[in-house]
Amino acid sequence: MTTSITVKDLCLDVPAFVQREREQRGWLDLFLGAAFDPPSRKMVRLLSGVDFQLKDGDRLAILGRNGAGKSTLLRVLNQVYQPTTGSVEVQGSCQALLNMSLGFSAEATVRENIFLRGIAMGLTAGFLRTQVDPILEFSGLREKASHRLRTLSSGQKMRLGFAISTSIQNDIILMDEWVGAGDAEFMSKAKERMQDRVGGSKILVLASHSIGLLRNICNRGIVLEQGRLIHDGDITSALKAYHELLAELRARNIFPEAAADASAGAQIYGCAESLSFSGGKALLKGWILDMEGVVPSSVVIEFADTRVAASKISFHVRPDVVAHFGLSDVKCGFEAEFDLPAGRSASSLGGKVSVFGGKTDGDAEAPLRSAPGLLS
Ligand SMILES: Nc1ncnc2c1ncn2[C@@H]1O[C@H](COP(=O)(O)OP(=O)(O)OP(=O)(O)O)[C@@H](O)[C@H]1O
Repeated sequence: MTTSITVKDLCLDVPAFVQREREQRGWLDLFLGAAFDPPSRKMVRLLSGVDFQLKDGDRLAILGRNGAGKSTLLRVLNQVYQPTTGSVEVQGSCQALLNMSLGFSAEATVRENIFLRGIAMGLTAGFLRTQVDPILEFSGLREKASHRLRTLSSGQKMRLGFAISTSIQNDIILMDEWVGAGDAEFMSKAKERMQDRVGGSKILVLASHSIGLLRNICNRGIVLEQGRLIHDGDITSALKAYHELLAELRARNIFPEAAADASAGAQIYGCAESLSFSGGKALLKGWILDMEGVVPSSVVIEFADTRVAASKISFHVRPDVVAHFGLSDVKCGFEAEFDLPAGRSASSLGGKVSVFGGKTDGDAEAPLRSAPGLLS
């Protein structure tokens, strides 16, 4: 059977309840407002005229700034919302990794929740009986099998949700940000399983703000802006269209919301490509970018017990990186010089070396990838 997703002229309206703004001077105002001025209901359009088609082998990135409609589109693809007009046709088994705790009951036991969630995913009780042991094993919750879900920590619940959601291979995977859950040990297991599941799927739809991740995984991309599809093409052209949109918004002084709330390092990525030491200095070369295609200005090296910010840094154009991420000619390549602490040599600083980027030295917390063997 062929696997495909066909979205035709999709519009989605939902009811929104809006409370009139009133100045509240005291408890009486608050009471009267709540009693006699209920919120009014109006319809808002979340998606408008969205058209695209996916076939076997497509790995689609959904790009867009905060509130553009990415999660809403995923929910429509997952048939949580019915289109108001237009149509969505999904052929093939579909797994949505959108909400890890969907279908859980806090009062049921861990074992019972495997059945509840599994049934909500459309699996049969007979099949689920064969899955209980592997799920308990994978999530590391074997001793908790008869405990109520509400007694589990949030990390344990995430692990359980992840283990159930990824227990079977589906033709289509819908994902809102890359799924990973739990502590470092579980993360590495989770990463491996996600790679397996994505590799085994025929169609992947992934919404994320992580440009590096989308670039690595996806071969197609669409860009949403205010619920409209403004670009559909291969991943390079989609990243280019997205960066152009952000640049245009910046030029019009409309700052993408993501920039305002991004935690310092979360949206910065790059690579440390070469590191050398000479005469009390370290010289580091690489490239760095943030998700909006802007170049952050700070790079920091962390040795075993010492953090050193670059004392000198120069930027240049990197045609390879620019082409890879569909950017215009930004100067994202860097050469940075670091003064090692007085009396310390490279070998005395020793151990594991990490490189971080950020907008300032103080907030340089985003780990940069390192070329193989460079920083160990
Ligand atoms: N049930 C709803 N009722 C009213 N408005 C909604 C509803 N769900 C989403 N919205 C609005 O629709 C818009 C798109 O939301 P959505 O969650 O799809 O954005 P997004 O692109 O996934 O954003 P982010 O990158 O921040 O996750 C937002 O303005 C949001 O407030």
